[in-house]
Amino acid sequence: METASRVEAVTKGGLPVVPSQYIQPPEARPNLHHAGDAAPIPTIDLSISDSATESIGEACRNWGAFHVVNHGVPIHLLDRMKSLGLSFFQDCPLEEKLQYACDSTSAASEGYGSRMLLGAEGDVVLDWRDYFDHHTLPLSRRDPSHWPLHPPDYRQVVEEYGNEMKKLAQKLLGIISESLSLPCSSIEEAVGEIYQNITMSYYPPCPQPELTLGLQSHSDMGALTLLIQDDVGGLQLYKDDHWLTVPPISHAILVLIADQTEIITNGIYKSAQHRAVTNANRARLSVATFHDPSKTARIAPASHLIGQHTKPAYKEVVYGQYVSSWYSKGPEGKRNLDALLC
Ligand SMILES: O=C(O)CCC(=O)C(=O)O
Ligand SMILES: [Fe+2]
Repeated sequence: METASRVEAVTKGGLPVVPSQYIQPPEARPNLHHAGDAAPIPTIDLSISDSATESIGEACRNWGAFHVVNHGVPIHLLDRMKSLGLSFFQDCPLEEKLQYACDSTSAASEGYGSRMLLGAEGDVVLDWRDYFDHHTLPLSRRDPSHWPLHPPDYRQVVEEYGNEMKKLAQKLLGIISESLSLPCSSIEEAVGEIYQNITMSYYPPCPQPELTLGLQSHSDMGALTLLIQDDVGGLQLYKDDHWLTVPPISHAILVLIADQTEIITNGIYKSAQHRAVTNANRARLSVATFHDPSKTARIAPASHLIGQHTKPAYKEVVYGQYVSSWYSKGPEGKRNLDALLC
C-alpha cells in the first residue's frame, strides 16, 4: 500500500504505459510538440544593485518569475544539494526511503512522499513525482533527525542551504518592496516570521509523457519560492494562455512570486502559475525552497498601496486557512487566490 503510492515503485517493472490514475484529462495534458518555446524571463544580476530593483519590479509585474545570478549563495552548495537529492532518490533502496515516509493524511508533512493533495483515494489524478520535504525554519521546526542520514553530509548541507536561502529570500523581499516604493522591510513585516520548507522533487522517466504531468498547474501558496533545477528541463510557466518552458540555467536561482506576495502587493505583482512536465528518457530533479507566513498570520494588501482611488483587490486571509483550502480543494491553477478577489 505504501510502496504503491510512490512513482518509483510504479516504474520498477518498466511499464510500457502509465497506470490510469496518472493520466491527466485531455485539457490538462501537456502539448509536448510545442514545449520548445522558452519563457523569456529575465536573468537579473544581483551584484548590480542600481538596475536590479527596476528589473525585478518589471519581472514581478510581467512574469511573477525571474532568474538571479551573483546571488551570493555558494555555488558548491547548489551543486551539493542537487547531488544529495539524486543520491537519495536513486541510490537509497525504497525500503530505506520509506523509513522517512511523510504522513500522507496531513498537509505538507515532512518526509518522503508522492501525493501532494489531501482527499479521498482515487478522486484526483496523481502527479508523476516523488518528493522529500524538509521543515527547516523557524529553528523550532527543524529536526535533522527526520532527514536522510546518508550521504554523511546530507543533514548539514540541507541546514546550510536553508540558512543561505533565507538570507537571499529576505534580500529579495526587500528589493521587491523597494521596487514598489515601499519601505524595504514592508513585505517581510507583512509576512512575519518566515516558515521555510525545502522540497526536493524527483520525476522518474515516464513511458507516456504526453498523458501525464510531473506536477499539476499551480501557483505556490506562500510568499516567495527559490528554485534550482538540473539540466533536464521540464518546468513550465503559464502566460497569456500559453505554457512556456523555463530553460535551466546552471547556477542561477529561479525566483517565483507566490500567492501571499500577490495579495500583499494588491495584485500589482502576480504569483507565477507553473507546472512540471515529464520526459521519457531522463529523470529530473528540482529543489524548491518555500518562504511562507506562519499559519496564524493575517495577510492583506499593504496599507501603503491602498488609497482614495485604490481599493483592496483581495480580502484578508488567515494563512493557515488558505493552506487548508489549497490542500483539500487542489490548486487548479490559481483558483484559491481568485476566491479572495474583492
Ligand atoms: O520541479 C519543478 O521545477 C517545480 C516544483 C514546484 O513547482 C513545487 O515544488 O512547488
Ligand atoms: Fe511550485
